[in-house]
Amino acid sequence: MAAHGKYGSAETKSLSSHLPLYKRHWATILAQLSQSCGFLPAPPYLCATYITLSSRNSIYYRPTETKPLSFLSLPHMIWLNIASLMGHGCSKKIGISGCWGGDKRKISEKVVLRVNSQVSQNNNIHSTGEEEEGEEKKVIGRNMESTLKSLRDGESVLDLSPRSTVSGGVEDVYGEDRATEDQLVTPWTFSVASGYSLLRDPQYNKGLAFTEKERDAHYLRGLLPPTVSNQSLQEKKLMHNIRQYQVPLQKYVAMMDLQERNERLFYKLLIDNVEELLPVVYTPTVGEACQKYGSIFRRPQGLYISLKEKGKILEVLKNWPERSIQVIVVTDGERILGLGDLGCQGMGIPVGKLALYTALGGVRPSACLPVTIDVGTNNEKLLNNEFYIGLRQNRATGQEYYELLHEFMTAVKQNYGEKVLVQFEDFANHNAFELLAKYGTTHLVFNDDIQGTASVVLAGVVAALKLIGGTLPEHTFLFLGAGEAGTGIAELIALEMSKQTKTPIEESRKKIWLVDSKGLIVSSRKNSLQHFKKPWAHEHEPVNSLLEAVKVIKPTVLIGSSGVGKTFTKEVVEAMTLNNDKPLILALSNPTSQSECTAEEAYQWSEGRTIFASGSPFDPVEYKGKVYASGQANNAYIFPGFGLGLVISGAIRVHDDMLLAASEALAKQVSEENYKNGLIYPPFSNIRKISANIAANVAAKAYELGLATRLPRPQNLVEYAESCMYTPVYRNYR
Ligand SMILES: NC(=O)C1=CN([C@@H]2O[C@H](COP(=O)(O)OP(=O)(O)OC[C@H]3O[C@@H](n4cnc5c(N)ncnc54)[C@H](OP(=O)(O)O)[C@@H]3O)[C@@H](O)[C@H]2O)C=CC1
Ligand SMILES: CC(=O)C(=O)O
Repeated sequence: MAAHGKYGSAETKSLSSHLPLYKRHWATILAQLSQSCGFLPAPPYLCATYITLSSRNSIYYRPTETKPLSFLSLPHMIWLNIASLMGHGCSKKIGISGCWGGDKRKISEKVVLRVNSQVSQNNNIHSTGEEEEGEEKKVIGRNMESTLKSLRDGESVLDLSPRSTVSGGVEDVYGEDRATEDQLVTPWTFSVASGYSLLRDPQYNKGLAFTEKERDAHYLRGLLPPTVSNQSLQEKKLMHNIRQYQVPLQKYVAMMDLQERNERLFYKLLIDNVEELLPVVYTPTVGEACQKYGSIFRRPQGLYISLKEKGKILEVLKNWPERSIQVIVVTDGERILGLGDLGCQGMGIPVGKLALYTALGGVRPSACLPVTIDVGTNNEKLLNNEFYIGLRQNRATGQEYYELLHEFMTAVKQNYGEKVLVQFEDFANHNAFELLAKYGTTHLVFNDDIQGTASVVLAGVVAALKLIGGTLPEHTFLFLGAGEAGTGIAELIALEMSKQTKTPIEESRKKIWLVDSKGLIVSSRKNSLQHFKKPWAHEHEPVNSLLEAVKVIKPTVLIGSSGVGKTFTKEVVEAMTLNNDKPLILALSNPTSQSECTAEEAYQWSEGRTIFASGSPFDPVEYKGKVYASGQANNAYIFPGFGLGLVISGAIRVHDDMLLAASEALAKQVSEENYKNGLIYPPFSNIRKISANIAANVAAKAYELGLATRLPRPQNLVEYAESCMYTPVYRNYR
């Protein structure tokens, strides 16, 4: 690049010493550009980009083709150019064009920046009234101009005749007055000289917590009432407000509004009040939110990729404002919790899961991308609902479906590289297993419903052994539900058993039985079974009901993964209690309405003898004067730490042993005190520590398997994981 030879570190240093003069301009502009234009990479890659001026006052961004300009950072370059613009009276509006790689994405018609109007109106840097500063600016302006000449192809801004600022008229009420009713409107217009947009930027907004200094530095005077608050006080107020809502969906909407308004405060609330707010942003409330997504829809969250975007998915990914993505959670909305096909409205799930990635696992929010693939829905109710937000057609299947998914997976790798984690979420099982198998060898993919659930349940079962006795291979398992969750868990338990007993996995599988909607899975059904059920088709007489299966199989552990509520009846729980001193019963189905039984039912029907955990939380239950607090057997314990482990080790593939490593780390976090209370999972209030431990164990496994690319391996992986975690405390602004 031409710039290499021209910009020495000495000059950069001398320029940076002047930064305070212009910091308001470049800092604001930089922040806005990097968030809004989408083609600027986030730090630390900023140094790989430079900007220059065209003869039409456009700023061009060009990524360096081969290596970064290590000695010249983008803030300097932006500052140089802005300084130059201001110093030489360019027009108050600057169109921006951008190109990224070979992909020319001209948006000069769309993005308009208004540079500090006071300075540009004067068209003369000396007339700011600050003689000393003005003098410095002049010098800088000249330095800049000489260096810019080598960067641009055409005319200098110095050669342009200064345009006076036009005020009033159609231009100033652009997109608002009647005269412009039929004109196209540019939704992105930033007033750089005002902090108004900063207040509306969730990533940087602090609301009343902006300090006096920040209010001055960022043009916020008058835009906020005089009081200066702090994050703790804001948190107190918001928690108070949220607690006023009686209806969970109102709390959900309030939290989503907060996320859209002030991201750090949202995460502060979620982290500090995790046990109270998890049921709001996650199961069970997120289920209702998805069902009503069209009606409560305010601002779009995440990226929607529908059949309409076929052939353009790479472009769609480029519309997302962040470039440095580490985790994508993607759904096609076909199996949302136990609620079935919610089509495009399933978006609540990737959004919710990624909020947990940040709050529970410490992956920074800007590195998270929620995606919904909309291939239609077979949910007639939604198709006939006027507020439905998705494609109004039945689901595309077969080749059409797989081609869209393939284009997505290819574009993801092309755009974000090898190490971006794609978490499949709430796909129906007829696609989920196939997608995992297909992309497991070419991408860093993880299916939370199959693998995350398996890992969390194995951890719970291993921890429960302290309470129910015996070793893992000594137990007999019965599942109600033989889909993603059921067969995923069964397979990981069998894997762990066979590692412990050093016997083939086929042997271990014999201790595990599954019931689906047609009854016990037995060998006589083998020919008609889906492929993922076949390994579980053991020799046995057909058994039609769960109750009968409990009676004949005599399981010590009963696991519900059917998505159908109320299926662990009184008779079923009593039969479990008859066979076992302490039965382990896990009702995994979500949301609460689909839970196989409630905590109260489990304790009452087992006369307080069951060790119970459920997918969605239940309040503690009092039975015969004793309080029973049940745990939450939910993959939320696993995926945030698991993903963090992959990210910090730079893993390129997921391996089953990493799931076992995550399980082991989680089980180890259950304390004696937890056991005393009958708990088989640690409380969520410790989740960040738990996630750091899971991440460390997963990363260690990735290094051991040769799947980690981040070298050298950190000595202390727990400390390293903790040091990498996002914190929501406000930062001080220059
Ligand atoms: N707690 C947690 O962390 C997690 C919980 N889940 C929950 O588990 C549930 C199932 O999810 P998933 O496995 O992905 O779903 P799938 O659709 O893949 O599997 C559901 C299974 O349940 C069976 N089933 C349905 N109705 C009945 C019935 N009346 N009696 C017996 N079996 C029945 C189905 O049978 P058939 O094959 O014959 O149709 C199928 O085998 C959901 O509610 C989900 O929310 C899922 C993941 C994680
Ligand atoms: C928790 C979860 O992933 C589910 O219910 O689908």
